[in-house]
Amino acid sequence: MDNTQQVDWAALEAAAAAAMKNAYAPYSKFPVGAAALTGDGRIVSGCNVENASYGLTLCAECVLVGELQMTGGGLLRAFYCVDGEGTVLMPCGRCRQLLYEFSAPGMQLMTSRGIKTMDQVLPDAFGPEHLEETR
Ligand SMILES: O=c1ccn([C@H]2C[C@H](O)[C@@H](CO)O2)c(=O)[nH]1
Ligand SMILES: [Zn+2]
Repeated sequence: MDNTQQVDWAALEAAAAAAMKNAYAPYSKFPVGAAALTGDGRIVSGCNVENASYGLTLCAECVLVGELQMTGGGLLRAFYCVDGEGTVLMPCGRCRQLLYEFSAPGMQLMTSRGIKTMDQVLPDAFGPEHLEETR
């Protein structure tokens, strides 16, 4: 799958901002919303969901991947994440790995320094190809 088709970044930004409104972040008070475009043109999104046992917090990207899988699966072509002020937010390291699993080749991410690719934000990633058995 290539990734040369135009991405509607404004639509992704709006979906991420809408998702952020659903955040449950009473501990950090740092709401996050993430949205991504799938290979078949769906937009999936997620918000962070915190827990009194802080380490159990789900990043917005975790919830997004859940929606991806629950609404037909597939791979992600473009990703946009915002904080409570609507500012572009980079996925944390754990979430880069999480997203890598479901990234179409050449997946694009909006960053504060412009559009980057998955390869740029997670070089030499560990993936399913490194496991002995394929799924
Ligand atoms: O990529 C990230 C980084 C942080 N958070 C959330 C987790 C926590 O609820 C809050 C502060 O770290 O931001 C995300 O949702 N995604
Ligand atoms: Zn994260």
